[in-house]
Amino acid sequence: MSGATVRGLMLPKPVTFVTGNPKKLEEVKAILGQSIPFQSLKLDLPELQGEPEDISKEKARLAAIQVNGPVLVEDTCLCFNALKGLPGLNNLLKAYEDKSAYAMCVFSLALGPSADPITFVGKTMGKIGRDDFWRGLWFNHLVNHRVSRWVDRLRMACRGIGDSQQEINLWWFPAANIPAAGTGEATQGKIVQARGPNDFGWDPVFQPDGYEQTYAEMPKEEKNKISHRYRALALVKSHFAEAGYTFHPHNA
Ligand SMILES: O=P(O)(O)OP(=O)(O)OP(=O)(O)OC[C@H]1O[C@@H](n2cnc3c(O)ncnc32)[C@H](O)[C@@H]1O
Ligand SMILES: [Mg+2]
Repeated sequence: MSGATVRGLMLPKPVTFVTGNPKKLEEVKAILGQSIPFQSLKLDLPELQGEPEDISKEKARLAAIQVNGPVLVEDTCLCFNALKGLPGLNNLLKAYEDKSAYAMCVFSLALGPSADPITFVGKTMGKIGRDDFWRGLWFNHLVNHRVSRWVDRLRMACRGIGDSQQEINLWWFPAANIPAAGTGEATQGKIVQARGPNDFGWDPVFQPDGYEQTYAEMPKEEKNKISHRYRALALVKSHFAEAGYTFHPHNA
């Protein structure tokens, strides 16, 4: 099958949602409810490179071959507008000023090993954290008064900060933006603090537009009504509704 959807196509078995991430699975279960019959499976798939949609399609193809049936795969990223989607050390400084970001979720559905995967993208706009004002003031105060001992400690604490998951979860504070100890140099240094339980990726630092809370601070049901994952799955659901797939009775 390629491109065009065959209405009422009978799928040999329930859809296999391939993921190794239990938090994702939890959300997908909550969002899909009973709407699409699926089971989940963790598969070892290669980490692919390229554009998000191409990666997702390729992942679906590989998974469908292994499962020999219909599969759904998902990839998620937190994309910084200042980075124009690209990570990179130079861009980290810009990202420090422009904290707008979006959470993006790409699902691909492959109906079988030789089917062309169909892709569904959901985005939720927002920003990285909220400037923690008093900490910012405090930091500027320290710098302006050349309290070098403390600035040194801060530099130590921030050394090597990059875009790795753990560091973003703790502080958004590029080391390059911290002036040398004791220079009294003006700084726009502000610290963005993670807020809410730290049990799912970057949820504590992503604050969706229109909310004062980060994903992590909101009740799960709230996140699941506005999230990138919810939006992508809404498209998956409409696709299933339009296509009217049926499932083989013996394997359902
Ligand atoms: O097996 P798969 O489904 O690929 O699971 P994964 O954990 O590798 O997931 P991704 O590559 O899609 O996600 C990259 C990172 O983003 C994190 N992440 C994914 N969805 C998230 C969400 O809704 N909120 C916060 N962090 C999320 C996740 O914890 C990963 O560390
Ligand atoms: Mg992955």
